Amino acid sequence: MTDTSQKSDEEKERSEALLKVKDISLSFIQYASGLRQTELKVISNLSMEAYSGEILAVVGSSGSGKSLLAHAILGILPSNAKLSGTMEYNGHDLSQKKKEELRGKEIVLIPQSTTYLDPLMRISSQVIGNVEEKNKDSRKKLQREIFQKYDLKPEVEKMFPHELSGGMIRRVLVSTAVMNSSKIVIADEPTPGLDEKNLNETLSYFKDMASKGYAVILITHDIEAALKISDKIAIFYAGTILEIANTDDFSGEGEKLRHQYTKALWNALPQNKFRAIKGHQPMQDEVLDGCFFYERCTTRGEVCSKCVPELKLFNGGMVRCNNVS
Ligand SMILES: Nc1ncnc2c1ncn2[C@@H]1O[C@H](COP(=O)(O)OP(=O)(O)OP(=O)(O)O)[C@@H](O)[C@H]1O
Ligand code: NI
Repeated sequence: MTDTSQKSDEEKERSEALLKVKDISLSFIQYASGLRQTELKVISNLSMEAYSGEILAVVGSSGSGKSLLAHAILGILPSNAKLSGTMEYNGHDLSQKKKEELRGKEIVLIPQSTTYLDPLMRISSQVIGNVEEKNKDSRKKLQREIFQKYDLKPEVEKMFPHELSGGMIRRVLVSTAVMNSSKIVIADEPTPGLDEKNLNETLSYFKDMASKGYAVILITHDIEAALKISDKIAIFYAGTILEIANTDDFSGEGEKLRHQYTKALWNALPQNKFRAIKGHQPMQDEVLDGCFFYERCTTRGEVCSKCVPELKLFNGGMVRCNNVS
């Protein structure tokens, strides 16, 4: 539980989402043999919202399109990507131009790969960024305060990225987000292979950001980490979202969860006896007419093979399933 999750439903309804992602699809044009073009669909009709002061975790397995979702929000997709759908930021259309204006300022990515840091640039210059001469001193002072808070010693400022450990690099990236007084922080897989102490420490940074009013989007395959700090969890599956649940819904046998896949993920956790689910996610080149979960679903009906269910409101969350009503 976080402070923000104690807001009443009425209060939540009144506060508008800071970021709205509406029905986006993303594909790559690929050239097969000869002049034949194929389209590889990576994200399909995905919608989600991020609120100030809240942590939304986006949980999904490797290759399901999570990083691309982050890159789509930031407007840093590769040139062969085709994006449809709309996004809104603060009530206004979030166009590619607007994304470029906000990127690194109001909307910040803590990237999955630490190679995003410039290898030839000293750490302090990367964190401070390009600033006018007259603002340099105050930015430097702020950077020092933030480094101290994140336990980065003064000598780190003069170092180059290759001289830092993975943990230090992560803290540098968090500092960069804090430096820029951002509104939205997207952290892409910020806790890979961390031990318990480092994991909790890293997660606490995001919790801290949310409590200061940032909208935090935490991308991870680690549902247990997500459950520790998030307010809501979006379950990513084969390039779309099957459910957006409240973190409190993950309890008991998963009775409050809305989608069979989310229940399966919950029951597969060590504390819930590792009950695994059969089958695998559809591949990107498989053509699907119906529900993406069709092959693994035990309650599927005829309609499920033919029509993709919409993401709809259900019991205080969202679910994409024909069988809930
Ligand atoms: N430039 C590209 N051209 C074609 N396909 C791509 C390109 N970039 C990514 N993909 C495909 O899109 C899929 C989704 O990639 P993405 O990096 O978003 O996955 P992810 O969910 O972040 O995975 P992970 O958890 O391993 O980071 C991958 O299967 C990848 O093959
Ligand atoms: Ni990724």
